[in-house]
Amino acid sequence: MASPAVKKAISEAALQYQKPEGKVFEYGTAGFRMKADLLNTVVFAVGLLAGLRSKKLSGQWIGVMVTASHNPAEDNGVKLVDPMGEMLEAEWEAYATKLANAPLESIADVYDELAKEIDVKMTNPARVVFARDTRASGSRLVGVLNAALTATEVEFIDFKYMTTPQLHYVVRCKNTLGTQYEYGEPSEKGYYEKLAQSFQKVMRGVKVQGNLTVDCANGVGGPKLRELMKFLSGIDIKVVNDDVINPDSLNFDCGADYVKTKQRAPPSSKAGALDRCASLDGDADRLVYYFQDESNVFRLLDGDRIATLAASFIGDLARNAGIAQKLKIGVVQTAYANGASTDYIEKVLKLPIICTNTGVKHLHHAALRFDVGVYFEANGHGTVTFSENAMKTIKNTEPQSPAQQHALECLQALTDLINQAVGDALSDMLLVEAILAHKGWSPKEWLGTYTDLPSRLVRVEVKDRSIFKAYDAERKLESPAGLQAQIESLMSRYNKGRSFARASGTEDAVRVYAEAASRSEADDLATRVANAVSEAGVDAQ
Ligand SMILES: CC(=O)N[C@H]1[C@@H](OP(=O)(O)O)O[C@H](CO)[C@@H](O)[C@@H]1O
Ligand SMILES: [Mg+2]
Repeated sequence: MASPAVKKAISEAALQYQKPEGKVFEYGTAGFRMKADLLNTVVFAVGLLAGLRSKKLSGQWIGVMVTASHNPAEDNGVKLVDPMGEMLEAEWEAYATKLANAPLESIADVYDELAKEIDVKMTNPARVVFARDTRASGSRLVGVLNAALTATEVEFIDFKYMTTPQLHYVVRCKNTLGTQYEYGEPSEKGYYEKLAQSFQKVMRGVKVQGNLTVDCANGVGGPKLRELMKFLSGIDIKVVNDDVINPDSLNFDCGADYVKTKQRAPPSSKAGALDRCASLDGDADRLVYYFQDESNVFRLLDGDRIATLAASFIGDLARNAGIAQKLKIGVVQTAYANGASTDYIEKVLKLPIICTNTGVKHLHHAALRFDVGVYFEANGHGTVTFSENAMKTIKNTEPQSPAQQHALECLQALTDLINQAVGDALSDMLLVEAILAHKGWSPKEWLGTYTDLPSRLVRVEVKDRSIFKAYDAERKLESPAGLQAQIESLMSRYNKGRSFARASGTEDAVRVYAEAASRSEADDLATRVANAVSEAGVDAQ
């Protein structure tokens, strides 16, 4: 039970805020996310829950990140980070939703009841670290968080501005400090040093060709990449779109989401033909690459491409290190992965694939079933996980030749270069640069590994998206009745046609994806399925 003093402090602190009328909050795929002026009471509730989560886990550090990633500048959001740097455990999402919707007058009681329901030992210590992206509303929201943590007597550290993956890194470091799983020094400097040192090791004997232009979405990734560059050597990075002074420039006409959804470079891009370019999103957990080919055609290298590149490289290294038999390497994708990438992984790389629901927590979870789990969403969010068996095998194998030793050392360094806690654009970028250097590839050779099927993503607004219920890793619909059969009949009319529809977890819409052998077929299929979805949405009323 919470002490009367704490309950009183919660009630008093809560009364400074006002709940937006008639708004129901839900902890979704990416935590809570909405217009920033609606978020005060939500952030307050998240602060209360962060303390409870830490107490429940005997005082382990819990993270709170204030960000709305690739959303427009006027939005903001908040999400919780679990002790090993993973997303919040699914069961707790419901508790977050409950607290966020509690009336302010009774929030202290709801907090107390929740503590009892979850069976939290209230005398345990509670520890929280938090950070925010560069949004103007961030400082106000961090003030609210501070008030909730202070009222509940939680020990906390404010890391100010950080990328989302940096906060995940710090959480994992804090909780593994002094154990055999020690992840690194829990500070921003520790993060840069770890990346820079491991990059140098992975790059032994090879050189990065040419330079890389990085579009930072005018978000927190800009200043953080500049900081990282002070620790790096052997790589020439041109930073663009790193304006964090003008608040409206965030994610505006730039960034990974813009490039992936519009399938074009930011209009401000001055890159020439075959120049290597990359874009981060607003909180630097997504990364896509691209270039203009000799005919000035835009070429995208998205999350599927990063996954195939990483899986092929790690597979080669494992073979060269003589440990391929001991490591189960696999790739995790969602239904949005281009069919050509799935084919390439199965037929050329000959690796197993798991397809999961959308949302990185699902992919991350599935990746842990492999010794080396490579997971990426097509939009560029992903990483590689290494099991305990993989870590031990890489560390303890006695090399029988210099080539084997080199492969083992490279693998060892990769386990440090890759942010295993969560998808991290800065870490993924160094990974891609290192692999291209090892393979001696320009983005053109990378693109040449397979040919993407033309695809189209359409957003359909319907009256009630909750009637669209998906199964089979969201590749099929069980309701509304008859719609799946309709989609399948449409698909069968196109060469290599594949299409599915699912309710978005972050927006009030249904997303339709279609791919086919040619651009016109993919577009046509997408339009027809979108129409069918739209009609089914109307019929159901
Ligand atoms: C097609 C697509 O890109 N969907 C995105 C989007 O989810 P939806 O549930 O589709 O709205 O936002 C998620 C959170 O950022 C991200 O994980 C996911 O990949
Ligand atoms: Mg993001």
